[in-house]
Amino acid sequence: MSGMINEFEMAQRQFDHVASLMHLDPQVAEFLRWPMREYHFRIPVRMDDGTIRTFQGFRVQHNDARGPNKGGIRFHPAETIDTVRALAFWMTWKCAVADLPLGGGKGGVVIDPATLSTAEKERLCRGYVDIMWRNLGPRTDVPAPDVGTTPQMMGWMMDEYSKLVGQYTPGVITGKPLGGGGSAGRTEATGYGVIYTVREAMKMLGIDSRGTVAAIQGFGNVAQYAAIGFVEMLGGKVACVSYWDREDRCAYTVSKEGGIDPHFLMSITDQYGTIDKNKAVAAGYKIEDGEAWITKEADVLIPAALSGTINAETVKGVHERVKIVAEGANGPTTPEADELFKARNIFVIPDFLCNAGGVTVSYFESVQNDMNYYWTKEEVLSRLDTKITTAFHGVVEMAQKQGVFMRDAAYMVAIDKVVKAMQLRGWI
Ligand SMILES: NC(=O)C1=CN([C@@H]2O[C@H](COP(=O)(O)OP(=O)(O)OC[C@H]3O[C@@H](n4cnc5c(N)ncnc54)[C@H](OP(=O)(O)O)[C@@H]3O)[C@@H](O)[C@H]2O)C=CC1
Ligand SMILES: O=C(O)CCC(=O)C(=O)O
Repeated sequence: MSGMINEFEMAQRQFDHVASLMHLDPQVAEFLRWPMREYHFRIPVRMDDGTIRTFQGFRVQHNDARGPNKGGIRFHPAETIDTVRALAFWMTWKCAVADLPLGGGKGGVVIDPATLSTAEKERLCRGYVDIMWRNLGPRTDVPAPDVGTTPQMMGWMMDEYSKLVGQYTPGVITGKPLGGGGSAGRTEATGYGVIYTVREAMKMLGIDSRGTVAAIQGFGNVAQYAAIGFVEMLGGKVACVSYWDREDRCAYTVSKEGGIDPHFLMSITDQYGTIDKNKAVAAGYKIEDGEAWITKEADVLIPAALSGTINAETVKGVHERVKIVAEGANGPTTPEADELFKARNIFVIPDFLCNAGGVTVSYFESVQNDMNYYWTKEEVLSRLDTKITTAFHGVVEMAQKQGVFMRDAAYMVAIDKVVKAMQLRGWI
């Protein structure tokens, strides 16, 4: 989705490198480097003006050895089958590293949701399910929100599925609205999960989090709660966030001397993540170009927008003060940029570990749906913290044992678990 890299090729390069370090059987590696199943389909939608528009949809099921496929559905104009393949692939490793009994899946529709009315969005969501429902289900494949999709959309999809199968089936989809089968804490889960991993990394590196500075790319769901968590849980300061401005069709970085106030910026951000820059300037914020975030004098960089944004070019601007990169987004760092982080001894918390908080609470949501009994937000977040902290230390242990970079160690932990499940099921 960066337009410059092919995310799936990048994901396969990461995997091939680790498969060779692990001396993974080449026949097993060949199976794992491709999705088990993928669906390409066209969704006809009646628009408000009476015309019919056809949308391209995808669902990729990468590997379900450990349990039902799990992963979000994106609505984005730059979606391609290769972004969806890469994201499904990373979901397999994400669920394994977090020790969730789930496999990896991802979906997408090539559309900018901001160009649709509410009724058109609802018809598109229902249309997606009308085509895919035979291949979805609580024990088959469980979607969730991702870039461009919302809890309300998950609610419509769950309703459509329930009508088609003839019974209320909340566990077919997660990230649903509260009161509509959703779990407390799902909105905060990914961003807070990012911060739990940063907290553990700081403890390990002997950094006192109070007074540290973060620079964040993006101001969508993940970035917003990562910013709140960095300030409220760690006592740090967020120097800036960046966002995509729909009107100007470019990204901007928004900063403030003394640190941004995430709650204030959220109050002037629309539902698609565009900050009202006039209101920001009036409140004393500075607006710079979209890449300025990466050059800020910060201890922690949190890319939380799209993939491929830390690449061979942009990585050159990373400030010498940076000690930790916490990948809130999926696939934000290209292999070339990874090499520079290794050379500079920057501690990278890899995406499928760092942002596993979302799918972890999604898993809790499906457990609650099955029980038809719901936990409090405190209970959900405390269970989330335990899961993410345990996963983080499992990866650190592997990195130390094997003498490898955190990303490679995370793959090793995850590949071991998936291969074991495939062996236990007699697939290999
Ligand atoms: N939500 C979740 O639970 C999880 C999300 N993730 C990943 O985290 C990342 C962010 O997801 P999420 O917060 O949910 O998505 P959102 O859609 O809520 O936010 C992403 C935001 O980034 C904006 N954006 C796009 N390009 C740029 C850019 N160059 N600079 C700054 N901002 C930009 C998008 O604008 P526009 O929409 O106009 O393109 C959008 O507003 C994605 O990689 C996603 O896959 C990972 C795990 C779970
Ligand atoms: O909540 C989920 O099931 C999946 C979230 C997701 O798509 C992701 O972690 O990238």
